[in-house]
Amino acid sequence: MTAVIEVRQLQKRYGDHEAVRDVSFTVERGEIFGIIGRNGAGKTTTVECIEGLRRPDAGSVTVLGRDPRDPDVRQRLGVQLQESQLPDRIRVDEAMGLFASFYERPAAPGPLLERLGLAGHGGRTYKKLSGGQKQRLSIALSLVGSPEVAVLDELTTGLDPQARHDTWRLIADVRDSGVTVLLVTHFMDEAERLCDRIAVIDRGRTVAVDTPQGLIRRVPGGVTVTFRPSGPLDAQALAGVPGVTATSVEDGMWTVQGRGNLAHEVSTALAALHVVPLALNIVQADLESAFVELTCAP
Ligand SMILES: Nc1ncnc2c1ncn2[C@@H]1O[C@H](COP(=O)(O)OP(=O)(O)OP(=O)(O)O)[C@@H](O)[C@H]1O
Repeated sequence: MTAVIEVRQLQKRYGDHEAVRDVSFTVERGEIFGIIGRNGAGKTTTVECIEGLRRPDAGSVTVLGRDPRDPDVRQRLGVQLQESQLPDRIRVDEAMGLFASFYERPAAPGPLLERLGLAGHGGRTYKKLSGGQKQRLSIALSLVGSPEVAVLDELTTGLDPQARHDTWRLIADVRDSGVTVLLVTHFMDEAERLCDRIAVIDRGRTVAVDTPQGLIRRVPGGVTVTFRPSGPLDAQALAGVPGVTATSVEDGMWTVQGRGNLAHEVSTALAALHVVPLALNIVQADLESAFVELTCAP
């Protein structure tokens, strides 16, 4: 795969405040790459450097191999506007036409609006759109220049569960159509479901870059396996099994905690001992637990 965005040891300060201290990650072509972090972690500042809106104090940022302020990059990068950035009275087709006029190779607005479920709404003013329609319009506007890379910020804020799921499907379709997506989100379920890889930013630093499952596997005790052995099992039987961090037994029910591919490792170890795990149950941590684990307490 080819790097579409490269951020290397990025630093950015506002006066005395170090908003970004050391952020590095590489976004590959064709992936949905998420940036997650607490409020004030430095996500927006990082993304603004990628969009060419801010100049790094130190470190480097390239988009499609070039400086983000290069006019060619601006033609190939789509950015989602925040809700408040469109005037109430602008009509959907006017907004699409206006944004299309900024680009050399704009997409045809009709099919794009149709793809985003806005067909037939071209004559509506922005103010009259529902929250979900506004959000979909902002996505349509980010795609109207036929970009190779789309930067989406707080994609599903304020949407109902159905609209959120529809939006996720839509973004996965956008990725599948060949657009690389950089997604900034506060929602762990969104990042876990949608992103191919994620950078976790904490207090201006990247603390991890991995797939959602890779981040989850880092949680110590992130997987809990419970079972009742079919036959006698020595209390130390699973102590040396890879990934196991703790075991306990209560009323004949075993609880094994650990990380990684724990269920497989435990099953293999039990099979070697000719023990069958009855009433087997596996509970896995989610991205939220991984996030809490990876980021410091305030
Ligand atoms: N223009 C600015 N002037 C001064 N400080 C700023 C400015 N923009 C952001 N900051 C500060 O820099 C830090 C990082 O802000 P940033 O907006 O990049 O974080 P964020 O992770 O996007 O936060 P949020 O999730 O709340 O949007 C915060 O402490 C913020 O208050």
